[in-house]
Amino acid sequence: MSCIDGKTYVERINQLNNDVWINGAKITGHLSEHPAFNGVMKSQAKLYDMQHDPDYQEILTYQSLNRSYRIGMSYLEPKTKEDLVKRRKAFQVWARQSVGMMGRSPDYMNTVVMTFAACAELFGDKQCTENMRNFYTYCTQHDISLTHTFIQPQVNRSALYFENESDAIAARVIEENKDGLVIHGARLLATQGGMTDELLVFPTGAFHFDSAYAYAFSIPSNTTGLKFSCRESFHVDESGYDHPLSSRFEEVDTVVFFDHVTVPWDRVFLHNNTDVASRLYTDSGFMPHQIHQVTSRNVIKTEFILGVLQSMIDAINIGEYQHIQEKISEVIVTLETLKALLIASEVHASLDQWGTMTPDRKPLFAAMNLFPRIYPRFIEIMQLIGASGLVSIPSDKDFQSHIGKELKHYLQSADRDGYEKVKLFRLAWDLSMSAFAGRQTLYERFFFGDPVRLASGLYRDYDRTEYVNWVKEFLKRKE
Ligand SMILES: Cc1cc2nc3c(=O)[nH]c(=O)nc-3n(C[C@H](O)[C@H](O)[C@H](O)COP(=O)(O)OP(=O)(O)OC[C@H]3O[C@@H](n4cnc5c(N)ncnc54)[C@H](O)[C@@H]3O)c2cc1C
Repeated sequence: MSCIDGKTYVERINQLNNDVWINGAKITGHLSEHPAFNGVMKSQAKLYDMQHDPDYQEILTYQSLNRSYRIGMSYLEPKTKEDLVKRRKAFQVWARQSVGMMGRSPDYMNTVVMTFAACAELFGDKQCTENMRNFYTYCTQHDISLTHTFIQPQVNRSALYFENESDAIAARVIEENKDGLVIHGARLLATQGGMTDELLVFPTGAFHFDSAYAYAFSIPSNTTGLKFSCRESFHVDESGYDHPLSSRFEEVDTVVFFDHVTVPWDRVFLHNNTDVASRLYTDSGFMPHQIHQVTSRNVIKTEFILGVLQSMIDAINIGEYQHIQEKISEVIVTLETLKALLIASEVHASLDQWGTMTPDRKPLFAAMNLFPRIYPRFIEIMQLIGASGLVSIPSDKDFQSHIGKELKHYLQSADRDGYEKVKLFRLAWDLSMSAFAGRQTLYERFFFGDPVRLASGLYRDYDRTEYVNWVKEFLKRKE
């Protein structure tokens, strides 16, 4: 048992034979060979391979306590600030491999499991606490890949809406028996659904009112009754020239159906406890540790976007124009802000009530409120800089055809021939215009929650007492 390589990951997923549906049919045969999954599964496999690469092994993994096997660094429960730095470096090595495009590289979910295991006592019940800890050990020992679903179907978001119990839509506990909890209904939105070993389910939403929704568990992705319904895939083909990003990093999003799914008791982390469910995200290190991982990736993604933008500017030689310089300075300011917030969160980290070294929430919450707003602006800047270049993008096949010579000549830019110019602008198109690009923008806007409610969270939690008192003192000043 040790951290896995890519081959083990792919074989394990293929053997699970998960119930995955796309374009009106169930996927039969190996998932890794299906066009919707093969590109991203290769990329995920590459990440696992890097754990065994001598150049990266020390950054990406650490020794188990008894030194008998190595564990992925994102499973490390940080006890010191140095541990946080180690975690950030590992996040960024993986993020660099996917140029920041894989929001669900395994470190995202490994971090979730690590944080909830670190505060396992929060789950209240002794058995649940033990289950959470055992699950963490299982994940670290087998390097388990996970997806998750934390939200309920988008039926009716009115604060006054309550679902009709007799006709479940949002997955709820419908029975407790000697084998475990029986879950029926649907949940959103498992990115990478079907291509991971396990599905982790945690509560949000209606649990405040109804204990049937106050559950948390993890089950193998091939559990009987569990289905993943994929959206249309944005993976068009495998050409790295035509679709440099979607051919590699298209992480399908899935709706998850639970058809009388039994969750065995030893996999139940929470049930029938609305009090704990409502405190899970505030009293645990979930938010700061997740945002630490996410911001580490966002720094890399921003660096890549800046690199693409500057390459476009150099290609068509527009760097002399002031508005271009201003646009690039916007990206630079964001990049440096994100980096500074990330480092500040580590410098001001402290041990939380569970003894885990936890990055400072304040700079991370600022980063989490900034990025969903600024990312669409990056995409707008790319369109404003690229202009017609983003649609003058014949395919590789066109270049290999009898008009290839003309294309190479007529589509040349100030610094490169037509083939190389189009290669760069196809990358920019896949970042800013393609279906993959549109989904990336939606992802950055929403994946960590509704930005409106994230901002409300910041308003609620950010302590301003000191500043208000200062103003009071000032108003009392006589001179
Ligand atoms: C590409 C993508 C990938 C994702 N991957 C995952 C995943 O892997 N796992 C997972 O669990 N989730 C995932 N999500 C879901 C993500 O967490 C949600 O999109 C996010 O929490 C917002 O919820 P919602 O989509 O249901 O939006 P809704 O809550 O339905 O919001 C729709 C609109 O209504 C407004 N609104 C609704 N309720 C309120 C309210 N109470 N107050 C104010 N305004 C309100 C919102 O501001 C928004 O404008 C993903 C989302 C996307 C887009």
